[in-house]
Amino acid sequence: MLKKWKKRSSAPSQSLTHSFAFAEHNSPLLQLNDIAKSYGARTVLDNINWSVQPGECWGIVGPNGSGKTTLLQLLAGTERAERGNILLQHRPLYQYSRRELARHTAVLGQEGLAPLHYPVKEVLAMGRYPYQNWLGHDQLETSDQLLEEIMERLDLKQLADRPLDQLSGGQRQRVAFGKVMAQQPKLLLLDEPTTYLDIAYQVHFMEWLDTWRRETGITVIAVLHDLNLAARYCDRLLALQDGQMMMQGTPAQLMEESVLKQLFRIRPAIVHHPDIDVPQLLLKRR
Ligand SMILES: Nc1ncnc2c1ncn2[C@@H]1O[C@H](COP(=O)(O)OP(=O)(O)OP(=O)(O)O)[C@@H](O)[C@H]1O
Repeated sequence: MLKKWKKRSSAPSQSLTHSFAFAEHNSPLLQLNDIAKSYGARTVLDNINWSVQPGECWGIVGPNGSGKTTLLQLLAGTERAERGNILLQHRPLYQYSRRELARHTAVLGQEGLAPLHYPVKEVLAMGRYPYQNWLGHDQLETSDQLLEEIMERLDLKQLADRPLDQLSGGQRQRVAFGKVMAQQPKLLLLDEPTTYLDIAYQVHFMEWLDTWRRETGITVIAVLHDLNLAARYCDRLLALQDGQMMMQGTPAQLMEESVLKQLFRIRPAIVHHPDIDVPQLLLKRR
């Protein structure tokens, strides 16, 4: 059985809280101007104008096929827009080298890592590649300590020597998260990261992410199908519909019956979370 991720109350260590990200306030980390993207004759994103401030946590929501993953791929630099520009810290994204981008942006998808025959600790160490020179020397002298702390935090110590192909999907996702932490990015892009996690792990994952985000000031953009998780953990939501921005705003602004009816063609009941000041959605029968 998977061991639960512990939420630690003690003060975070210095290695984990690399505090690069407290960039100038009101200076966007990301700026998208009039972005359009097509596959063949099909336009899948159009007229995207969006800016993300350092330290924000954004959820991208919308129906299947609305362009959420494509938008993340543009932000990750793995796909290119035909029109418009994306500025990452005021510099066109396409001017960054792959190595520079790897130091800046980490991506975690829903499947985490493929079940390869690599031990967990080696996979975590791969997160340090962008910081190593050609001799394999890490520019961070305390990188071993960083990896130890990540394993400790994510309860991976007992799995350190186990190969990925002997782990469950949920355990592999935890390793993938650890690798992303080792990468010490400024921007984390998540594509439905909780899809294959059971309900308890979904919460553990989001709590963990939330803690790390608050400690480091990292900026997070997550495609999330679960609107309740999105409302609970994101500061702001961007709703896409047919490749266009339908709305951006706080969870309270988006979790409105009229908005959800237009976006997903559902009529949910919106209730208040009993513990925190966020709306939650209950599905009703049609
Ligand atoms: N490589 C590709 N080649 C051609 N069409 C693509 C490609 N990738 C995505 N599309 C199309 O672009 C549109 C948007 O896809 P995308 O995966 O971005 O949507 P999504 O909102 O992430 O969907 P889902 O919620 O189902 O994951 C879809 O119509 C999809 O078929």
